[in-house]
Amino acid sequence: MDDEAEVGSSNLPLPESFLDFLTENGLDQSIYIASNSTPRYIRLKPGCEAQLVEIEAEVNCELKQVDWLPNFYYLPPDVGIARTNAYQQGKIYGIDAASGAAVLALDISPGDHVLDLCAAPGAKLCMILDLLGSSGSVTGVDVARHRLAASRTMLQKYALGDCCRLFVADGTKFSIIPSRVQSKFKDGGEFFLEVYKEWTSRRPWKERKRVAKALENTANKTFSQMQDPELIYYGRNSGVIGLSKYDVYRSVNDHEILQFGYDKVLVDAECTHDGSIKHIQKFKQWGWKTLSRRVLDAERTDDLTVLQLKLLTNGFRLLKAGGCLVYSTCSLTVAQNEDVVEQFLLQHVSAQLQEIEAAKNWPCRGARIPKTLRFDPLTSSTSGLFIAKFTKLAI
Ligand SMILES: C[S@@+](CC[C@H](N)C(=O)[O-])C[C@H]1O[C@@H](n2cnc3c(N)ncnc32)[C@H](O)[C@@H]1O
Repeated sequence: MDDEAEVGSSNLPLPESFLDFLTENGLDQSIYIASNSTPRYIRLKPGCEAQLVEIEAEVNCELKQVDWLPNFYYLPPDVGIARTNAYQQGKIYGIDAASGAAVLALDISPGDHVLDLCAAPGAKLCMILDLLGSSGSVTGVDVARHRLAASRTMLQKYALGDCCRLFVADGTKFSIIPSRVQSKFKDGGEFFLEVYKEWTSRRPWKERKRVAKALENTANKTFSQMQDPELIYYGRNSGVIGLSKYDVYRSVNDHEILQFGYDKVLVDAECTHDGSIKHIQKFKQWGWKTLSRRVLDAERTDDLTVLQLKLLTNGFRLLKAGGCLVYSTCSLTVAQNEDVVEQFLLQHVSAQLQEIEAAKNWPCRGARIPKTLRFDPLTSSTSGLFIAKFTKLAI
């Protein structure tokens, strides 16, 4: 039973509270008119090109190439992919084209050390890893353990985990740099000398037990602080194996980060998801009041903008000089996008907005701040997404 009247066309039933939210945020609801005809997008796993015809036969329709985004194809919106062999065998990913654009904006090069600060469930993480190939590393962070565990499952399904490590951690405080730097300080006692061996699915449980025991035996505060982010996965070439915990967790100062920080950082921040009608419509099954309470509530959205600014600030802190950071949200409100970017720029003289080179032929609009971009269903035939790209100056 539903708890709130739906308004709008019968093709796009939305609750009044959502339409009020759009009005309060100055968003024109006409951008959603095209939502029902927005195609479904898939990304083909690199190397599976020869199987395109087979995949088309399975989904029973033509896969049309997205001409502005390599490896992306689109299908009619009502075609499901979850039950296909192609999906289950890891030959295709379900990911919106606008999300693909956010990753492409990072301009990943082989050898890059990349931080994905809000990584779960992992669609962008997988794309970063596919673009990176076999060198460099990707560090995925998310505060929600169950969601990050789903990302780990994705890495395994798509055989992408080799260069990746995953930490359950608060992205506003996360402080671990890429494992390219070996520590000079190895004299921290038994705990510090123990090194990571090859990851197995049983390891986290064993480690937790060992850590609990160690905590019982020590009142060492630094140790307990260092345990804060939980490493729930690391691949063979993620740089973790052979390092001590002290090496992986050691804290560095901002000066060191300028040299040894990440080459690329993605902050795909938690948001109200109002750019994705598919996401909003999921709330129909739980009752529209749940949407008002959990997503649109004004107090919650105020908290969200604070969180977004903190995530952007910490992501930028972990970037090396000359590196670049992409901030994206699937909200279209100015408060969660341009306002956050403006506040951030006011507080960080070393941050400079960058033109997104790859975007010249993207079907998106410029946003209020020059060089930032907006995708929406009407303009782009994609889900809504805001993208801003920054570089860090060495000052
Ligand atoms: C928009 S989703 C990210 C989607 C993801 N990038 C992808 O492509 O699949 C936002 C994520 O931010 C995470 N999150 C929320 N607060 C966080 C925090 N303080 N630190 C790290 N992650 C956070 C949520 O758990 C959620 O998984």
